[in-house]
Amino acid sequence: MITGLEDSKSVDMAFESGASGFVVKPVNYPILLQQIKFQLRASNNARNLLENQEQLSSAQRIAGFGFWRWDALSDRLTVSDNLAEMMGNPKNIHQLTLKDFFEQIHPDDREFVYSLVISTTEGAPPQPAEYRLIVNNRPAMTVHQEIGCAPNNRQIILGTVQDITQQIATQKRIRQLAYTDELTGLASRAYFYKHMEDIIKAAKRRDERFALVYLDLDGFKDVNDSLGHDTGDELLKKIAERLEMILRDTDFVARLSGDEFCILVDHVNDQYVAADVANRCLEEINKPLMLNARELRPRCSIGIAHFPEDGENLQTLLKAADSAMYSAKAQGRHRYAFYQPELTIQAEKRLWLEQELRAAIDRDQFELHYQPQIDIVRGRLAGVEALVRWRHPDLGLVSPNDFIKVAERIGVIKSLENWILETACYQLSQWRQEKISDFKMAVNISPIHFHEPELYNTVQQILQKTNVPPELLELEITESVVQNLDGNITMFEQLREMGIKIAIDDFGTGYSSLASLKNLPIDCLKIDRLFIIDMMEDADSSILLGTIIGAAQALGNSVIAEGVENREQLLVLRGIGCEIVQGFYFSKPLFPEEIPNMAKKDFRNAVTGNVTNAPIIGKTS
Ligand SMILES: Nc1nc2c(ncn2[C@@H]2O[C@H](COP(=O)(O)O[C@H]3[C@@H](O)[C@H](n4cnc5c(=O)[nH]c(N)nc54)O[C@@H]3COP(=O)(O)O)[C@@H](O)[C@H]2O)c(=O)[nH]1
Repeated sequence: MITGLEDSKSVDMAFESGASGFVVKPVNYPILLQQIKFQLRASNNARNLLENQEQLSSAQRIAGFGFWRWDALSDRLTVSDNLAEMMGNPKNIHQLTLKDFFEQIHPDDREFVYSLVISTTEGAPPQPAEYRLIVNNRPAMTVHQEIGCAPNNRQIILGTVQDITQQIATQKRIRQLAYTDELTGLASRAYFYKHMEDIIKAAKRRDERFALVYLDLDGFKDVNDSLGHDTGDELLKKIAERLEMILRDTDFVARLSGDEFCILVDHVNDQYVAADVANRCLEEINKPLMLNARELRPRCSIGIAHFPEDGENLQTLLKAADSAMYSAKAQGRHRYAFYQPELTIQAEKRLWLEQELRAAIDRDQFELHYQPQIDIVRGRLAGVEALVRWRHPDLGLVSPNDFIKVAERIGVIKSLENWILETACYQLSQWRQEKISDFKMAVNISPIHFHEPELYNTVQQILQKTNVPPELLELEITESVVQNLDGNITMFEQLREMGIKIAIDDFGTGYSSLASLKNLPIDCLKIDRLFIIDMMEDADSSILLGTIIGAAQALGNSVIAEGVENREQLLVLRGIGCEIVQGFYFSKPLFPEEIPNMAKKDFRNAVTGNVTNAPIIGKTS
């Protein structure tokens, strides 16, 4: 611009119109020339700078990249245009505080990102972070952030933020493709290996065991050859579905290749956990299946190895399970084998026993024996305890110690104990009809059964059916029931309301105190046999027992001493106030036909001296 005006107002106007300098008259042309060259260069630089900024801005937009600067002292946060755009261009973009920015971070991520920023102002080494930004209720955007301090000023924090949502999604997809078996949707071999490494590390750290169950279909090649590969694929998909149905949440199943599958069974305390999984696989897989209008009954062979005893790393463990699987095939297929053959024998024995026990009620193999409970004050039979026995054709008379726990585990305890309740009540009603005096019947109820709400109805129906007065039935439950009540005593209350008596069995073996029993609606404490043995060896025990008996009686409960085997025990018990005893001294558990004789006896002499009068009988167990 050339002008002859040189007053300050004109100079201002010239600058406002875009002038970037001025020369005064008379014009010094060499200097003017230099000034023009300088202006041209400055304007070129400015244009280049603008272009660079535009390029940088475009590059940032394309890369989903933005940056921010936070002045901790004034709490002013400035953001780049692109970050502003990523944040949905908030209205207050020119007066942002750190809090405004954090409001757009996913609530679950806020705390850790905040602590990273603050710790950087406090001199901690800057840490990168990945977190989610939520913008205008759209799906979260995942960003990667790098931060640092401004040179020589820890109170100014600079941060770059890059949108990595797409990258994360791609990684996830790649992982999914690599880690999922495309045909069956199960975990792939690659994922299985990775998972195994993790599980081995964790098991070593926690000193835990796990089992590797290696499963191979029998005759899969024949299916492929005769029905075609598509049908073979369908079969594999079906097997995968069945395996997934069988497993517990903590187990992990993968398809290793072709018709080979592997299951990791966690938290195994004994060999039976893996044997149960293997049995369920054999059963489920063998269910009929329609493929190509043909019915198949797939079969498989299974090898089982345990960490750490059969292998401490991935390779040795897989090798052990694989070799066990071949031994299952060699033994005739569609079965399982452990890497250690003796475990297979034990597991098969247990399975056999379980199957026999399941069938035992239908086969009418149980019988009840009755052990007398003697009132030593009045010298008469106070009651009998029904004790179950299993008369097995090959095993002989099996003790309840050997099958009650099994019955609980395989879920037949309720039907077994319902049978016991009914049989015992029928027996009592028969004795009552025969006018054998009124004594009570005690029946053991397992903790599992006691917690079932339908127990109440079952007992009520049985009493009605057998016409037994409720006060003559006593249910014996162990201390463990008391310890796992969690304050829920409804079953106790309902049964007591019906008129039934409740006894705490094996008292003294658990940790219930009299104080804890104080609030329980019970009628009787049965002192465990070990306490009675102890009592004779340790004077303090007998004092303690005397206190327990006194306190229990004061609370209105009767006390039965169990396992009384000799007269010395009997005398001490009588001395400390015990009124009812049960044990081999008076009688072993008897056949039902032996009880009427016991009901007729007078036991008063047993305590007062004439021991020969105390009938020590018992033909049974
Ligand atoms: N849930 C159920 N449990 C039951 C049932 N029937 C029995 N059982 C429980 O099995 C355990 C073993 O019972 P058993 O082999 O019948 O032994 C009982 C008695 O024979 C034995 N006993 C009795 N007197 C003496 C003795 O003087 N010495 C001695 N060494 N043993 C003796 O004690 C067993 C009775 O115990 P308890 O039930 O605690 O009163 C046993 O835990 C039974 O409870 C059932 O139907 N359901």
